[in-house]
Amino acid sequence: MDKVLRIRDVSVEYPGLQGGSPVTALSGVNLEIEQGELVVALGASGCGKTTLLNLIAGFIRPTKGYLTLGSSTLTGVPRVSMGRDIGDQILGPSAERGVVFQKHALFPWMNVVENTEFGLKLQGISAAERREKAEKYLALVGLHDFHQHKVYQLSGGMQQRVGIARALTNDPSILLLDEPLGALDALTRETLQELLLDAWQATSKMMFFITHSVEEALFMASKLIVMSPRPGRITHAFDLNFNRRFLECRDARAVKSEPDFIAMREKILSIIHQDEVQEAC
Ligand SMILES: Nc1ncnc2c1ncn2[C@@H]1O[C@H](COP(=O)(O)OP(=O)(O)OP(=O)(O)O)[C@@H](O)[C@H]1O
Repeated sequence: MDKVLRIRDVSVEYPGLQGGSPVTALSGVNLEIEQGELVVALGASGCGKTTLLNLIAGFIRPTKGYLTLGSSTLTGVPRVSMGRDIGDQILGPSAERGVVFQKHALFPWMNVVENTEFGLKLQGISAAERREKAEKYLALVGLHDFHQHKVYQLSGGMQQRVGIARALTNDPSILLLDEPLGALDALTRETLQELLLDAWQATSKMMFFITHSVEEALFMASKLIVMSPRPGRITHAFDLNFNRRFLECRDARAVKSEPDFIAMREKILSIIHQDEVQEAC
């Protein structure tokens, strides 16, 4: 059965640092991510994008509200939240939610295939089964010929491909990507955008993707959420299909130069610019 991730009226407050006032990183956030949806979060620095990803991953808990994935409560305020008793069902981080960070978190002493199958090894999956799965996802990210390479023998883009293959090999319900392409050069970045869209289409995973690039957000998203800071919240949501257009025509430059793509880019830039002006006032 298809799973839905539901985020209900979630707020996160961090204690003030060095005696300062507490920071409301998120306030009253509601979001649904359906099977096969690629949600991209965009917004000025400090608007709570990573906090939202960390909540979904189970790394932190909300101060208010709760999150569910299918029939499981991922995380919430202990015992009773929003009138629901959820205390015994709360799940922390799990293989069900795969995370890819901007800087890869690969083990330098392992080769590519050992890194990729590592999560399955922890789960006690047999050597033959985990090798088969790792090889399938390494092929999906175009790394068939690099199984025995060490991490330091790979370029930055190839290291990120291994990180993506490793996350997919665990077969998570949702893949969480925190600026995964932010540290790459422009050409490699575009190649990996396409690769991620191919992986999304091939696996029908839910994906939650953070970026600072408006063009990347428009190109990748089936749903784009724009967030604003102080307090962090979702101010706009758009359903988009530029990713589907690319998957049909395979010409990213053509999609990114279509008039409606450019018009949308200007609209989003003006929303973000307004936020930055208000921040500065
Ligand atoms: N552990 C923490 N303790 C205190 N404040 C924090 C903590 N983590 C984040 N914050 C604050 O919460 C707010 C939201 O931070 P968050 O990192 O989620 O934003 P972001 O949109 O991901 O930012 P960026 O785009 O710069 O990565 C910011 O004001 C940040 O300073």
